[in-house]
Amino acid sequence: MPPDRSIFLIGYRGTGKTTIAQELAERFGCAWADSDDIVQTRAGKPVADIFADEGERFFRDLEQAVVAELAAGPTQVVALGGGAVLREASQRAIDGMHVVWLKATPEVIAERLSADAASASLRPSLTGAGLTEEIEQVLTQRTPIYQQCATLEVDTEGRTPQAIAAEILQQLTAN
Ligand SMILES: Nc1ncnc2c1ncn2[C@@H]1O[C@H](COP(=O)(O)OP(=O)(O)OP(=O)(O)O)[C@@H](O)[C@H]1O
Ligand SMILES: O=C(O)C1=C[C@@H](O)[C@@H](O)[C@H](O)C1
Ligand SMILES: [Mg+2]
Repeated sequence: MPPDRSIFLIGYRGTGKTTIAQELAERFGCAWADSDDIVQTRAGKPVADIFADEGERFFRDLEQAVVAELAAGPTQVVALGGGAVLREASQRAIDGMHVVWLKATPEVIAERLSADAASASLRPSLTGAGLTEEIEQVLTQRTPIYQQCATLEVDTEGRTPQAIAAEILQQLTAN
């Protein structure tokens, strides 16, 4: 059965939003979408090139428009970009949906991002600092925002995407 409302997955880069959105959609038998995919398709280039050519602010404007459309659209599972909830308009847009915050420590995030071939095109530096320092700084800044938006928090460390999706399904269909 599809979920009663759209499920938005939020959290830092590498916490598994894109991976788990697909697993979860399969379990619910519904569609899924990824805000980064839509932004990249519209821009006609990877996130890293958007950052390099037009700047982060331009990317965030595109991302905000995509989040608004996804929030107003049909019920599905949505993987958001790691910084999508920075914009207050996007926080308001997903208010009232299921908002699942995927969590991991900076160490695990750094390992996953370093091992992921997609990082070069999808994850340009946000601060200019080294990877570990950036993750620690930005995650600390964003944690209160993720926390405030979330209706469910899920630890992803040492667990497979399948196990994580199964837990989310169970939590969202418990009542
Ligand atoms: N539970 C997990 N255990 C181990 N590796 C994982 C897990 N979830 C995701 N990964 C791996 O981590 C990397 C990043 O995953 P994914 O792209 O799903 O993250 P994301 O949260 O969507 O990141 P972004 O915010 O940059 O879009 C991928 O290589 C993926 O295979
Ligand atoms: O955490 C972030 O700010 C980002 C995460 C990625 O999903 C992309 O949306 C982009 O690289 C920015
Ligand atoms: Mg993703």
